[in-house]
Amino acid sequence: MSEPITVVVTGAAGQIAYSLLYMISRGEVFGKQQRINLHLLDIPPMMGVLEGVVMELGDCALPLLNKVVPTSDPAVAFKDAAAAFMVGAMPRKEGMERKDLLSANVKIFKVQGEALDKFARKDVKVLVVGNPANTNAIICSHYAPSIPKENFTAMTRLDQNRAKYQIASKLGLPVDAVKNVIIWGNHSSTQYPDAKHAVVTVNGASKSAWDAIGDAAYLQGDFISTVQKRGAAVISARKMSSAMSAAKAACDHMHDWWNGTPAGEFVSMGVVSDGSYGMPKDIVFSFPVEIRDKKWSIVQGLSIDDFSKGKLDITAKELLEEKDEAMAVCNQD
Ligand SMILES: NC(=O)c1ccc[n+]([C@@H]2O[C@H](COP(=O)([O-])OP(=O)(O)OC[C@H]3O[C@@H](n4cnc5c(N)ncnc54)[C@H](O)[C@@H]3O)[C@@H](O)[C@H]2O)c1
Ligand SMILES: O=C(O)C[C@H](O)C(=O)O
Repeated sequence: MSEPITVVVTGAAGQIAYSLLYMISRGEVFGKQQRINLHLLDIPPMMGVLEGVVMELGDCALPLLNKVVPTSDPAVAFKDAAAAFMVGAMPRKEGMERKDLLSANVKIFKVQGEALDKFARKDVKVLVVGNPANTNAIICSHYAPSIPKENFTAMTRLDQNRAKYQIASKLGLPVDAVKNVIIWGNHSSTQYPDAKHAVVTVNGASKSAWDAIGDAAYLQGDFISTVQKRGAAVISARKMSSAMSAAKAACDHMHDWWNGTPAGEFVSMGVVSDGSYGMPKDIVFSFPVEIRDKKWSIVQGLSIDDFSKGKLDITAKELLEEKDEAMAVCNQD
């Protein structure tokens, strides 16, 4: 067993955290040999609920859980953090777009960015889940200037998992037969789920998912809109936003960041853009990335046709607008 690491989960009394905390504490993210000090942040009115969550974590009798610290103080929560799951934020309700949450949520990420800057390890890995996730992540990074920009990411893994599932079910394959589906851009309804570079394994042989499906109209139509609107579809059915699948995706994202991606495979993460694929710099844009030694790099050289370029430009434009609006909100104080 190695020395315990400090892992922060914000929004710890909420519904995503309720699934996420168990998965992290079981060793599904940082490994079965890694002990964890779990720091749980929520707001003061939720401390009673959080107490119940702490009781349940204890009652799970999880050997990797070294210590659990419930708190409403960001200074306590982010102290020595090696990894932070930034979930705490308001979820949208039916009929809203995720960016409608911007003015309510973005200030949370300003305050928590400042706290990360002061109290976390400089190599802390930050995963922003709370919406609008990409824009919250750029704000969080902006207010934590002593931590490298590369350490701030936003979650589009749920969209990737949704896309993978759509392709697998279209072909009647298990989900692990599908790889390299890409989510470009914003975790919003302008995101571009791209199957052009996806690969499927059928009867032991690898082939292009595009050829295996053989239906360009579907892949450029219903496939894209189903993934773009899946969050809204879950809200409409459940009257609450996705939680179990969001927690699983957060674990997948951090697991791959911590442990690396297999050779020949890439995953999608919202990362601070360096201008790759002609996208604007300094927005958090979802790109295909490969990960080695806990460092991601954007996969280069994928072909982008006119259809894809049009989709990338739409989602980039939305991210630029969101960033401007978020900076204006943060500058109000
Ligand atoms: N990126 C994604 O793919 C994805 C997927 C699902 C949900 N989400 C987003 O994740 C967020 C959380 O969703 P949920 O269903 O768990 O919501 P929830 O309302 O069940 O829980 C949110 C928790 O955050 C807490 N919180 C609010 N302000 C806080 C602050 N300043 N510091 C710490 N905690 C704070 C709340 O008290 C609450 O306990 C929402 O913004 C939702 O839209 C993102
Ligand atoms: O759609 C939402 O508002 C929640 C979440 O971002 C999702 O994709 O399910």
